[in-house]
Amino acid sequence: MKYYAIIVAGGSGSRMQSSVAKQFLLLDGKPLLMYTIAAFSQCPLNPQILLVLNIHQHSYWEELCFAHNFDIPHQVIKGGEQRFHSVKNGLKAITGKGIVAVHDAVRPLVSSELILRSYRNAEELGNCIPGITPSDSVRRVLNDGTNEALSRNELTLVQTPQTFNVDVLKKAYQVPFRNEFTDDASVAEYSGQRIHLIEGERENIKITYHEDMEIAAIFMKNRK
Ligand SMILES: Nc1ccn([C@@H]2O[C@H](COP(=O)(O)OP(=O)(O)OP(=O)(O)O)[C@@H](O)[C@H]2O)c(=O)n1
Ligand SMILES: C[C@](O)(CO)[C@H](O)COP(=O)(O)O
Repeated sequence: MKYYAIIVAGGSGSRMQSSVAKQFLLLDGKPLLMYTIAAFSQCPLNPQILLVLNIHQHSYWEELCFAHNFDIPHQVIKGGEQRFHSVKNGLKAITGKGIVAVHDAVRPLVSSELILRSYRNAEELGNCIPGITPSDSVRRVLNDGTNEALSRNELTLVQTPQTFNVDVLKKAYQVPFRNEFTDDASVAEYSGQRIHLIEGERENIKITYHEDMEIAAIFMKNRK
């Protein structure tokens, strides 16, 4: 079986509001994207790594790789307007059959254990996505301005890697973009796939706001 990892890093990080896109911010002196790629390269299934980057950042990434002696083999692919289009570009670069994990570049703390478990479960079930139960109470805000409690036991917070049979995900991504496509599972579900959940990891945070960098730095320090 052939394994692939599409690492999507084509975003601009508008919520972070930093001058450098968040995937390049330094964690313990190294761009956080390098930790993400390293996590996949440590997987014993030896996935082929496809990195999706905005075309205007390809040469900057080359410079970073040179400056940090980063030599993990990976193919760089042009990003798209939305995450959806970036994933689609990554999928286009895969010609063979196999299992593909799609992962946010900005989740650098993903463990190799979760990556391996994702590939194994997707191989058996056709797909799988990690989720964790919310620790806060949750409410739904309605259009009329009122709100109501939801049972958090019925909810899961979805992470990446989201892992699929290549052919199934390629077929799912043939539809035009819809706003509700916030991840790969929503695209696959729209095409009729039943999504399988696996246990995610509390440390597998998505770097979105500045304070997430501080949290990530603490987790990283604890791993040393
Ligand atoms: N056109 C896009 C948009 C997002 N992503 C990637 O998808 C992941 C999750 O997206 P998000 O956290 O929203 O990143 P940004 O779009 O960069 O951030 P923001 O929404 O705050 O602008 C990130 O690794 C991001 O680089 C991508 O590959 N292509
Ligand atoms: C894919 C994702 O990380 C799953 O939680 C999430 O949907 C990405 O959302 P974003 O708004 O693009 O950060």
